[in-house]
Amino acid sequence: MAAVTLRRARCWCPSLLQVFRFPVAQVHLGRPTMRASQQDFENAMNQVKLLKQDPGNQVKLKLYALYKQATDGPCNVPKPGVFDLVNKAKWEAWNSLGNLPKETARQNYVDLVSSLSPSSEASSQGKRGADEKVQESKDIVVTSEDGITKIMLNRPAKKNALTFEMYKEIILTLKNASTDNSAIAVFTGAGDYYCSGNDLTNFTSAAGGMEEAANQGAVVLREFVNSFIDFPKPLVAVVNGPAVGIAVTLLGLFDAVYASDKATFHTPFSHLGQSPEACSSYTFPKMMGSAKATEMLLFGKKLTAREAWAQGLVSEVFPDSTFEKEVWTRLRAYAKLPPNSMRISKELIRNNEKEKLHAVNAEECTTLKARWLSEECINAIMNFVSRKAKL
Ligand SMILES: CCCCCCCCCCC/C=C/C(=O)SCCNC(=O)CCNC(=O)[C@H](O)C(C)(C)COP(=O)(O)OP(=O)(O)OC[C@H]1O[C@@H](n2cnc3c(N)ncnc32)[C@H](O)[C@@H]1OP(=O)(O)O
Repeated sequence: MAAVTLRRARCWCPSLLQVFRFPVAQVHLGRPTMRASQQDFENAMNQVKLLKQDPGNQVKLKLYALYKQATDGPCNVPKPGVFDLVNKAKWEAWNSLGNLPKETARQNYVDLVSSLSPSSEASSQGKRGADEKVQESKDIVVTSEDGITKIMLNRPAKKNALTFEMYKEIILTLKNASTDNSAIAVFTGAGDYYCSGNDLTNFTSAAGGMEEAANQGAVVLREFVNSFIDFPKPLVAVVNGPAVGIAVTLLGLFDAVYASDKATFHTPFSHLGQSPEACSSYTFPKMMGSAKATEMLLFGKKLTAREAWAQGLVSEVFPDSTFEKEVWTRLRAYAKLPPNSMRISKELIRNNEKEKLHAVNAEECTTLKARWLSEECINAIMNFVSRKAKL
């Protein structure tokens, strides 16, 4: 796959764009704040020439597409031949804008260029390190480097337990990662835990009481799990330590799971008066057989990393001493593979199950909503929350 190169020309007007690489990214453009004038548009074109840093292939394609849409309107030329990579990429970028009005395309062009200018760059991202922060909240840190979008659960003091906000942030993060210019996405945890599952205080701290919390929880959980079912790129879990509850069940929706040998896998749903989620009531029996799945999902048997590997939940186990180095070296190599092929191959695999997985997810969320209001669950959560008070 040839690389995209932009001729170092005086003017980056689209006709000089030499575009060689896929995929065409949909750079997320904010809603136009106002109508850009023709003068603004021309100023933006000149501003592009002054950019010190190459904005990257995807942005260059987007600039080309918006320029053509703003000047010529919707794509009005025949699609180039399959081997004419340069013009085919440019055609696809332009054609992907559909009937976007000229004025909107002009405004988007101006917005995009202004977001690239040194002043906005300085203000919005500060010094761009190699490990570029793409989105950062307190508890989820998303970085993008070497074609990998890394999503790190960053709440080590609470064993990376998932708050209500974190569920919503992860939904957004996966949405963004599905169209960014990374080739793969990776989940991992900060600190000694991968993730201790749902934050059990989510329910006790909910403002509207348990009933409202259960309703909200079921809606968020269903959307959360669907975002994993529908994620179009290779999704990899780097399980750096113990995983509990939904952190374990979600692994059935990942494309690869690499575990440190100090990781453990625990799904104490019955202990908590709850029931399986993240499609595990379907993926676990399918993956490991119903007997092994029952031991985990009903009886809460905690697995070592090796046991999880033997049962098909983990792709490979690494010595903890070399885990991070070995896994990230491998992932950087994988991220260099042709992204479209990986995406299309994953689509072929996932499409066989997608409808079933959505149905299972819906059923599990309905069941869980009732479980959360059960005496068994409420007692279990209260026991957890008050356990240290009893010490
Ligand atoms: C409005 C409603 C919103 C709902 C949102 C959607 C709902 C989706 C629900 C999807 C269904 C998911 C189910 C699950 O994930 S079930 C599994 C839940 N997790 C657990 O049961 C684990 C509970 N934690 C523990 O058992 C232990 O903490 C653990 C074994 C993980 C570690 O023990 P250790 O002794 O090593 O450390 P501590 O217990 O002292 O933990 C350190 C501090 O972290 C807090 N902690 C850890 N895990 C959780 C957790 N899951 N929820 C809340 N808090 C957690 C722990 O309390 C300590 O805090 P303090 O230092 O403040 O005491």
